[in-house]
Amino acid sequence: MSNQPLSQIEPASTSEGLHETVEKAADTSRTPTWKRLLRDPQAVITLAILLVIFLLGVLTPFLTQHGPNESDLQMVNAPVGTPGYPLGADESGRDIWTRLLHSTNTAAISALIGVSVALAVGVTAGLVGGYFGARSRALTEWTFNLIMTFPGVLLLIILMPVTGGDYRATMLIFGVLLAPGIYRIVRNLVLGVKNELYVDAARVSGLGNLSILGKHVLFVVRGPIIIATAFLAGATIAVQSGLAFLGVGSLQIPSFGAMIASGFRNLYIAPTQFLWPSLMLGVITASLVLLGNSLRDILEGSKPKPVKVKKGQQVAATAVKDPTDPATDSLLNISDLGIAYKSPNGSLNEVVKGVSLQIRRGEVLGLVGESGSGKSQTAFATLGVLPNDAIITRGSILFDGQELVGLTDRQMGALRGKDIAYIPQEPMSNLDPNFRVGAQLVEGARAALGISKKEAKDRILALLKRVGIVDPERTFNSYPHQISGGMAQRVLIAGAVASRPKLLIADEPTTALDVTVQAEILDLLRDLQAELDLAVLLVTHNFGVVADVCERIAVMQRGVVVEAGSAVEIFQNPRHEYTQMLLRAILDEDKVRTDPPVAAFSGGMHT
Ligand SMILES: Nc1ncnc2c1ncn2[C@@H]1O[C@H](COP(=O)(O)OP(=O)(O)OP(=O)(O)O)[C@@H](O)[C@H]1O
Repeated sequence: MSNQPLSQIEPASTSEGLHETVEKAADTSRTPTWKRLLRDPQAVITLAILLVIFLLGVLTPFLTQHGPNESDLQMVNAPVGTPGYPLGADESGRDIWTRLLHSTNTAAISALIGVSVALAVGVTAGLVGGYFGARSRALTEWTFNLIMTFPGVLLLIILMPVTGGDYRATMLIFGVLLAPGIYRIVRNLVLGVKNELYVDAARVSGLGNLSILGKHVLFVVRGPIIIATAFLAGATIAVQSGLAFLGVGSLQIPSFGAMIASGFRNLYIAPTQFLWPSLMLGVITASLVLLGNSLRDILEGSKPKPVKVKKGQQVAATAVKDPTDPATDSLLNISDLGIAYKSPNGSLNEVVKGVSLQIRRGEVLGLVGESGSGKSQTAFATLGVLPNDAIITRGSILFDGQELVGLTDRQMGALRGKDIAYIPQEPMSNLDPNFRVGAQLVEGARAALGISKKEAKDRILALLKRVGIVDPERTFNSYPHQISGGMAQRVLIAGAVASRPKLLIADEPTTALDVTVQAEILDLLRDLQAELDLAVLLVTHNFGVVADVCERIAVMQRGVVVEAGSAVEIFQNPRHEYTQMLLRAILDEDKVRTDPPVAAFSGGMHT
């Protein structure tokens, strides 16, 4: 095979298309929050539910003919549908529909007071504690630690004589008790942002502390605050209802808690009395929590969202249909992949710029390049584990005929660990120190293959033996700290191949190991690859490792594949000056080590 001509592998970074696509992606990420909120079905549904419920509360005077505490003894426990009592009446003959609407207002006022106080106290203290010096931080820290030592609900009960049973005063105190949570969120975010260059620039440009806090810093913390607001509102309503359920506070105030308590007493006589307030409370709190989750996805980003690409850029879709295209029999076909991150000024910074790679079944591709060239990002995109703030700006990742870009986490989870396996750089940090090695592998094998515990254990023991562990039973029963780094990598390799994957992604699998173990692990990988006919994407910055195991090589520099081709040709006739420079570096190293470089790679290579 000849080296792919540079014209083909050079990404479209210079073409007009990329520029437009990135601009388009930037536009998407700059879409106003409310517009993104309206595009999220979960957010729209929960918002609509909350709006309808609280609107009913506001319209109470027009929707009921009774007062919340107006009782008619002839109507005690009246059933649902009684004229003038659509949901029936309670044990005191009060209209349940009227009390339900008034309880909605009580819940709304509780949430409003509790959340406002928590935000006012927590955000102010968080900004002060995070932005100003160590002394103000120590003071706020001490105060909030003190607040956190109070037993929340118990304190609210103890303070009843002070609040006089008024739920509004109780919620005000509860707001203060909630403030430490907000304080910590804001303080941590401010600590992270206050040393950013743009904050320094604002300071240098003469802006005062208050302006910087109001403009730059508050902007960064607004997302987490909005998210926390939804959860805090749910918590406040739940606590107010809980207190009312216990009979704490004025009995004159209609509340879900008081209604549930009354319904509970009549559970066997009139079960629906219990049902209505429980249902309403459940719907309100669940909607607030789900809304909070949607807000988190919208404001903090969830899965990387692919940005629609132009028709002409859908290279992969047309390429795989073309029977004359060499990519046709590829197991993995990455085409024109772009990955970007948003910079603080809102623009997109592409770290992978139109990468195209193909790996055939049973083939080993080495992805080489300097640190930061985008190797891991390309591998992570294939595994579907890019960070939440990553944006796939363009391109396609076809695995075994299936498009991976745009798959949900769940859909990706069905492939990961089964058809696509992964070996990490740091084996130790990928094993949980609290569980025995065997238990972790069995869990993974069962999840991937759906087999019994016994079958999984037998399979893992056999694999541990296969990967060269002398006493598999002993390793199986060991905790991670009881085995060496090399052994841990063998264990993870055994775990990775347990599901007979089609593709193995190995990200710098030997970097963290010492030199002699490195060679053994590479031998093992090479043997297993041949035995299982595995396709392997081997990410490394080390040409020596590539020489040892890879059939084909792609060289990356600054987010771009600068050269790709067969290992023999790239080693014998590197075309790109960056590849030549990398090769010169290992040849120089080999001079020092005195082992012949060409023998090292030509002897070990699979062809
Ligand atoms: N969460 C992130 N936010 C912003 N930029 C990121 C993020 N993660 C990675 N990057 C950037 O993406 C670029 C490519 O990173 P990547 O980890 O793919 O490099 P690499 O070639 O694998 O290097 P290494 O061998 O050091 O891991 C780097 O410039 C890095 O700073």
